[in-house]
Amino acid sequence: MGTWIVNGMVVEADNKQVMKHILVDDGKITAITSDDRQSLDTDGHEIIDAAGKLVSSGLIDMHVHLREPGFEYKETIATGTRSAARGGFTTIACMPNTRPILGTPETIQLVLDKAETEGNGVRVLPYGSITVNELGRELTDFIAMKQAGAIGFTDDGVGVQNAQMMKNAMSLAKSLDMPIIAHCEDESLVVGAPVAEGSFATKHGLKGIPNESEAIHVGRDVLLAEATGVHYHVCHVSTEQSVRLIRQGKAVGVHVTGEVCPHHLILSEEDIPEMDANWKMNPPLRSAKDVEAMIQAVEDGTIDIIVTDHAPHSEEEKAKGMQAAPFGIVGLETAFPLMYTKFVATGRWTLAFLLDKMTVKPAEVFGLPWGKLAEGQEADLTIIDLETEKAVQPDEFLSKGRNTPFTGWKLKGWPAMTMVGGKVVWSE
Ligand SMILES: NC(=O)N[C@@H](CC(=O)O)C(=O)O
Ligand SMILES: [Zn+2]
Ligand SMILES: [Zn+2]
Repeated sequence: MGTWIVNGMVVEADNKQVMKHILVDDGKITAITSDDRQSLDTDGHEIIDAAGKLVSSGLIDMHVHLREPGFEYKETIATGTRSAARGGFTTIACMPNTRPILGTPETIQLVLDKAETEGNGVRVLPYGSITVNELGRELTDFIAMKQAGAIGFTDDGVGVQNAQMMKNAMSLAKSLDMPIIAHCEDESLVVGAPVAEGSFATKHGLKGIPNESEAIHVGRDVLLAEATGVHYHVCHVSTEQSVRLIRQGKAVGVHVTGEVCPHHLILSEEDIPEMDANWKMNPPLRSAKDVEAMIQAVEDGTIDIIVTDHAPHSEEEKAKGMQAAPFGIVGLETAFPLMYTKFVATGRWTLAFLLDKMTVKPAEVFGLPWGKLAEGQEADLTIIDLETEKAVQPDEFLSKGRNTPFTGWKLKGWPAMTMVGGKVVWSE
C-alpha cells in the first residue's frame, strides 16, 4: 500500500508553483502528477492532504551537534533527531566534538548504530575528526573511519592550527576522495573574547574576536586545497574577508565550498540586546557589513549551502553569563521559518532559491543521493505551512537546548510533516 500526498504546492526550479499529487510507494516517489484529484487511483492507499501547504524535498543540514556520546545532558541522538524532524530535516550530518571525540571507526559505528535505533527515522551522517581528540597533534585513521561510514573529516569546535597538519590531512583525504570540513579559527588571534570586535564589545568593555581569526585560516586552507586538490568545505562562514577568499579560490578552480548559518545572515553584533549568552556563538555575530556580505555571497553562489550549526547547551551552562558560557545556539527548529520569513516573505529571494540552498545544493556539495523532488527518488519529503504565523517558543522545542536569540520572533514557514524514505517521522 502506498501513500498519496494530495493537493500540495510544489515549487519548480524556475519558481513556478504548481499544485501536485505525489505518490509514495515502497519508500520512493513513484509519481508526481497534476492530474485531476478525482482521477487518481487512491484505492487502498493512505491519503495525506497537503492542501494549502508546500511540499518540498526533505531539508538537509550538514552541520549539527548531537552531543552523544558524552554530553547527553545537552542533547542526545534521540532528542536531536526529533528536533531535526520537527524542523523539516530528513538528513543531518553530525559533528565529532563529543566525548569521546568521534575519531575512530568504533565511535563512528556507535553513532550510526544509535541513530538506527533511536534516530527517529532521520538520516544521520557522522563526520570523523581530523586529529586525535581534536588536539591538532596527530591525524586520525581516515581509512578506517571512511570504512565505518564517516562522510568527511573535521575538527569542528576548534581550528587545525598547524598548516602542515592541515596539508597532510588534505592530501590523505584527497587520496580517499573524502572532503575536509574546516572550522576556521586562528587561536593566536582569539584571546578569550566572547563576542566579535565592534560596538557591543566596546560598550561592555569586552575583548573582541577579529574577523581575521577566521579569514586567515580560510586563506591558508584555500591555498592548501589548491596544492592538494582536496574538496575543502568551510564551516559557518561569517566574515566579508572569508567570502572574498572563497570567491577567489572558486574563480581559479579550487574545489572550495562554503556554508552559512541563519543567524549570520539575520543578526549582527549591534543586535545583541544585553549581556545574554543566548547571543554567544562561534563564530560570533559580526558587523552589519559582514551580514550583508554573507547574504550577497549566498546570492552569487560563493556560499553554497545553509546549515544550522545546531549547538545545544544546558540552561545552567548558558546562565554562566556572556564571558563564561560556552559558545553555541540551537537551530534545527527555527532554521526554515527564519529563512523563509526574512528572505522569501520579504521578497528578497524566491522560494525556489531558498529550497535549493537547503535541499539540492547540500546533497550536490557532498555527493549525497537525496535532495531532489522527482520520480524515482527516495521519498524524503517535508510539508511546510507557509501561512500560519507563530512565535518562537523555546519551552516547546523538542531539542534539549533552549539556547536561542530568537525567542518570541513571529515567523511563518513552519514544517507540518516530515517523511523519510516514505515513513512519516514527524507530524504536527
Ligand atoms: N558553534 C558554536 O558556537 N559551538 C559549537 C562548536 C562549533 O561549531 O565550532 C559547539 O560544539 O558548541
Ligand atoms: Zn565550528
Ligand atoms: Zn559546529
